[in-house]
Order: sequence, then C-alpha cells, then structure tokens
Amino acid sequence: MTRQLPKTAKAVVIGGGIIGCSTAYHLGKLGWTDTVLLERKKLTSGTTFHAAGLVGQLRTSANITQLLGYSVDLYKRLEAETGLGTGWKMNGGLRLACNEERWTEVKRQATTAQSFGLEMQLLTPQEAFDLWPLMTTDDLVGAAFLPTDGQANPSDITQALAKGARISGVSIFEDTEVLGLEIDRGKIRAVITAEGRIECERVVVCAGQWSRAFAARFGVNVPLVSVEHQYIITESFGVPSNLPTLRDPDRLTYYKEEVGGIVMGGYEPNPIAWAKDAIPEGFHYTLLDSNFEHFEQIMEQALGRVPALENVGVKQLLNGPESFTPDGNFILGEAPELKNFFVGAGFNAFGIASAGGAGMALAEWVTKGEPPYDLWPVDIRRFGRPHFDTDWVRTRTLEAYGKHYTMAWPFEEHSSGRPCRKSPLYDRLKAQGACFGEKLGWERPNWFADLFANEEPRDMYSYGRQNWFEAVGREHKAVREAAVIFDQTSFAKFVLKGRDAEAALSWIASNDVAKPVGSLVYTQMLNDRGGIECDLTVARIAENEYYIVTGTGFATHDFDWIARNIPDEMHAELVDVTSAYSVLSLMGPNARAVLENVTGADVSNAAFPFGQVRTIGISGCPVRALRITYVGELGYELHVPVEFATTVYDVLMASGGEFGLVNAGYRAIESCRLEKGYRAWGSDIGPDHTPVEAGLGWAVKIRKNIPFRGRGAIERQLKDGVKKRLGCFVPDDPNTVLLGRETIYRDGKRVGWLSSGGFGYTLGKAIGYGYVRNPEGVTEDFVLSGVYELDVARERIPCKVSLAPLYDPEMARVKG
Ligand SMILES: NCCCC(=O)O
Repeated sequence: MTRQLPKTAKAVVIGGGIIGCSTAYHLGKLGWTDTVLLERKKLTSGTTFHAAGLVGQLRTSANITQLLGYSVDLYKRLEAETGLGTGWKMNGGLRLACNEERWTEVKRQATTAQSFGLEMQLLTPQEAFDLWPLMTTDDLVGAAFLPTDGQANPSDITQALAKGARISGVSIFEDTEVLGLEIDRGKIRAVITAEGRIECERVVVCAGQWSRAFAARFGVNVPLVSVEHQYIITESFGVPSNLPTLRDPDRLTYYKEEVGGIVMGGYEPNPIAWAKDAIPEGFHYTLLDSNFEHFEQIMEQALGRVPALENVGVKQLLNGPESFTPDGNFILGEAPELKNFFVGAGFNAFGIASAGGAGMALAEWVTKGEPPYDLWPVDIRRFGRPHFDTDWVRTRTLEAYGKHYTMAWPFEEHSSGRPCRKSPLYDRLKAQGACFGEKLGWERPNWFADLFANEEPRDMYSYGRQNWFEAVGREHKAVREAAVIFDQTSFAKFVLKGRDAEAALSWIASNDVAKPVGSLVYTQMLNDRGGIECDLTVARIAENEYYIVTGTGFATHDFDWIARNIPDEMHAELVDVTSAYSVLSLMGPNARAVLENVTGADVSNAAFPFGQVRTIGISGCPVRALRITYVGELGYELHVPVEFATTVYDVLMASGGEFGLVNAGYRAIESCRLEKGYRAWGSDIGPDHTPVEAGLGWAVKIRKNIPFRGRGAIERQLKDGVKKRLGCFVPDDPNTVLLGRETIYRDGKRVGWLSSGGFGYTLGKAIGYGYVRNPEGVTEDFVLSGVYELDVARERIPCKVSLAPLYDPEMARVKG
C-alpha cells in the first residue's frame, strides 16, 4: 500500500507506545485532528509491549492521583468506544504491611487516599487472605485494598487508543523514523523524515527510553535512563481471573493474574542500568537475556509469600529495559529549552497506570499552553543543572529504582550522587555538625548536631518524631531569642535587566514592583486562572535592573515562567546569576546588633527598614543585604559574591558570639515559617491556588490601576467569592505528628487535606495548613465557624482553626 505523509500538521507526536497513542487520542478528542503520530517501527514495539500492566492510582499528590484516576475512567470505557479489547479489569489492588512502621505508612496512605477521594480499605490479615488465598499471612500486620485499582493488557490498550485517535481523524504512521527537526529562531518549524518534511506547530516527544538522546540533539534535557526490569510469567495453574493485583513492598514484589497464571516481578536494591552509551540500532520488539542470578533475590522473596510458585512452571523470565527517572516521577510538559517541544516520557513503573491521564494532560498542555491543573511533581521544569549529566542522572535513578517499594520515610533524603553542588561554607558547616539535605544537587544544612554532646549528624527515619527533633528545637529557640545564620546559597537568583524591565515585571508580577530603587517586594506571578506560578522576592537594584530571588527547587521553572512572560515587544533580559552569590541569612532579634558589629553602614530601622535592599560593606566585601524574612523575625539575607562568602561568614560568627549567634538549618526555617504562616510554593500554594484563596490578597496590586497577568481572575474572585480558603490547623494534642495530606473534617464532613504540616516549637504545638473547600463557596466566617478534626493515620484528632498567623500577627518582630 502506498502512503503519503502529510506536508503539514498542527502537532506531530513522536513515538507509538502507550503514551504517544494516548496523547494522540486526546489531541484528537480536543479537536486537533490535524495531528500526526510517527512511530519508527511498530506501535508498542519499544517498551509498551513488555510492560506488566498493573494500574494503581494512589500517589502522594492529589493531582497525580486524579490523573491516574482518569486513566481508570478511560480504560473502563475504551473497549466499548473503540470495539477493541483492552484487557482492562477492575479487580482491585492489595498492598501488604509486614511490620509496624509499614502498617503506619499504609494507614497514612489510607488517610491520603481518603483526602483525595479514593477508596482504600484497611484489612486484617485474614481479610487480605480471603481476597488473595495464594499467599501466606504469618508475617502480616495488615493490608490495604483499593477496589478501583486494576490491570490492563498494555499492547491492547495502546491499539485501542490508536484506533480511538484514528476515529477522531489523527493519522498514524508506523515504520517512519524521525530524522531531525527544523528549528527557526528557537521555535519548532518542521519534523524531518526519510519520506519528507512535515511542517508543524508542536512536537510531542513520547519516545520512551529513546527520548533523552533524541531531545538532547536539540538541546533539551530529558533526565531518564534505561534500567533492566524483570518479571516471570507462570504457566496457568487455575488462578481466578478476578484475583486483585498485589503489592508486597516489604518483599519488594508485585503480582497480577494472567491467563490463569501469575505475573510476578520486583524492584531489587541493586538494579542494572542498560544501554549506557546508546540504545542499539534495531531494538524493537526486543527483550534482553534473562538474568536468573539477578532475579533470584526477588524470586526468594516471592516464594516466601506465594509458596505455590515453587511447583508451577515458569513460562518466561522476561527482561525488558524501561525508562526510569531520578525521582521516580514521570516527565511531562513543554521543554524550557525549546518552545513548542513537548515531552511525555520517563514513566518508571507506572506507564500503563499513568498513560490515560498523562496523555490527557499533555494534550491539554499542547493545545492550550498549560496543563489542566498543577502537575508540578511531574513537570519537566523540576530538574536543574545536575540533571544534564547522564552519569549523575543514572546514579540517582538507580537509587530511586531500588527504593521503589522501600519505606517512603518522612523527610527521607537521597544518598547517591552527593555531595554535588556545595556552598563555599560547606566544609565549615560540616565541621560544625551540619546534617545536610539535598535539593537540585545542592547540599543544604537541615540541622546541626551538637558534636560536644556526641550527637551524630545523621537522620534516623521513623513515622514518629525523628532524632533531630531536639536539635531543631534548639535552633528554633535561637531564631526566636537571639540570632542565627542559615546558609541559603542554593536560592535561585536572576537578574532582569533592560530599559523595559519595570514594565515587563509589572506585567508578570501581581504585586507592585514599580517602586523606587532600593525597594524589595514579595510577589506572586499568576497564570490566567489567577493561580500562583511563582512566589518570590524582587529587589530593585537600579532603575533598569531587578534582582529576583526564588526557591532552590524552582530555578528552572521560575526562570522559564518569567522569561516566557516578558512581552515580545519589550526590552528586558533575564539572566540566571545563582552561581555568582552565596546567601547568608542572618535572622533573629539580635540580627541587627550582629550586623552593626561588622559593618560601618547604617543598618538602623530608620535607615534600612523592612522591605528594602542595600549594599553594605563587611570586611571589604560588597554585600547585597535584603531586609526580608521567612521565619518571622528581624532579618537580613546577605547576598555575597561567592569568593567573599567564607570571609563574611567567619567575621559574622566571630563577632556574633556575644549575641548568641549560631548556625541553623532548613528544618528550623520550616518550623518558624509554619508558626508565622508563610506559604510554601509546591505545597500550600501553586498554580491551582490564587492569592485570594491562599490568604495572600494583600500582596496583589488590585487597587492600583496596573494591568498584570491573572488580574481578571482575581477581580472575578473578589467579586464572586472563592470555593476554598487556606486555613491553619492546630491539633489539641501537641504530640500529633503532622506531615501533610491529613484529611480535614469540618463539622464531621470531609472538606480538604493538609498541604503541609510540622511542629512549632515556640507554640509547643503541631501546625498544619490546608484548604477548606466547599462548592457553595467559602468565606472567612465559614472557615472560622466550623468544628474541626484532622484524620491522622485513620484516627480523628480534634483541632482548632485560624486564619491569622499564630506568631506575631502584628509583624512587630519583623518590622521592628
Ligand atoms: N510495572 C510494574 C508496576 C508495579 C506497581 O505498580 O507497583
């Protein structure tokens, strides 16, 4: 049959696995029927054909759980819609707990599921056995059952999606390799194949483990690596087809029924990376040699759970490489490096479970320029500089693979690929007992052990209070009563410069940044729904120059948001200067006294009030001092060119002793900000939350006649009211451990979940934040008039609600 590739298309999807077909299916449904899918070989022939096909839904993020719930809804109806079998069955998913800590984790997961509206039942060992009679239960403490989880046949479901896409008008071409892209002035122009050129507006790369190398050709970073993954398929031995899927995380294994037999696989602690240099040519419908020796560790675990496996024939030990990512989450969105280049890849163990929802979200992103809701945990912009290095990515990814089923401890840190990015203060802080955490490769002090008391600077994980609880309490007290230095060198810092810098930033920022030189403004940056895309501070350091400071983890995302939103006709350039400055945050009531000791500059409240930026000298170093705080005390962020960082630090520490100056870390910051009610982007606020809903309306320039992105949405909310409002929750029992995601009950009715939680040492209480939701509308009175409880690990704990900061609501300490 002869065929002709079209000359033009709105979108070209590259890759005919389940993700590409789902994306094409949804593009078609959204009316982008002028979409072409190109598959270099045959549909499913890359990775999809050997995926195991379990479909679990629960994740730690409400939106990703919702996305996976969408997959289930789609798979339920796809067969009827397309007339093709999908192998979908909603046989439910069991998850076992074999020790008390795991049982706590499972109970907390059950609370999370409840928060997100997903049914998850807690079962006794006997009840679990009744559902899954092939297993031994002697070591079981309990189990959880998700009745709406299920399984599908990966290849069949992909073909059904492809058929659905074709029905909508999408063209699918197999045996069509993409040779290159045509790019003009930073934008995609066309896709090049051996059979011709397809001019297009958007490219969507869903090429599985081929995505990293392909994207790299165009300067786009897709941090994934191929890892060998094995599972067995047994002969049929009468396993009923309605047997639920089973995950036995303490034994690192999963199971599903298949043609009367069992599929069993697992996530070994010593995974094997594959195709380190390049994926071999012609690798399609190809599996790797079975590695019995390596699989033995998984088999042994499985035999302990399912003794029948001892006597049943194994049809195949299947070894298929799959793409995994450094944080175990998939990768979605428009590449920050190249306009109109979209990616859906790196699906780890969840390709089949995620494909329905991921394809839907990606298609919306492609057609509307933004995802249907906040997808930060999977957003391609969550990565940063270390993720460009394939060796680093591989190391971290292998760690993530090995931890796929291990306990997900609260506050758990990665251990591989460290130390990577170090502040100039790193060695000094380490010598003084710093226990470091890591973000985007940066080593950051989380807390300081008292080395004189033989405390060990090492986290010991548990679901209760962890070993650092007292140490962080000491640091918190020093913040509130004396002074501390936080090494916040990892902050992302940008300069926006040019004759239109003020006009551009005024459009992007929702607070008023058109202030005199020397002003410092806390602001959000909003999308058209009024959702908070960025939450940061901007300092006007010259007439045409702003210095912008944002969180470590948001470096790529925030840079991308600001750069994209500079109106085309304006002259303003954004430059990342993160590596140029160290940040020593001097915080606490004695901060001014410490500073006065080391600088000749006038740092009095009159000369240097809150919300200002000054350049001051410290021992010959030009220091940009920002009068700002995230802990609710008098404070100065000292931004120091890196070569001066140790000098400034040493001088401060030497002269600060008399004022009680000590080191402190990020966990003390978290405790203090919870008391003060400062919001955290990524948990309390984000693209789905507006400043009005988040209680940040005071930071929006709505009374000024200045246009800004998102203004219309904010005006509408101020007129019509909101349907959710961020509140602060304090359990009556101060020993409650809040971690986030606990369910909020108002007058006995589920109204939301905590977006963050922790402990406030000055108050001596646990503190959580979360949105109170009501489709009929939420006023302050509505929030404050309820009687509240929190569900913590499936236990109801009475609590009080507040809308005002718990600590220093008058701002006297901050502004004094
Ligand atoms: N690809 C295997 C899936 C395992 C799991 O869903 O936990």
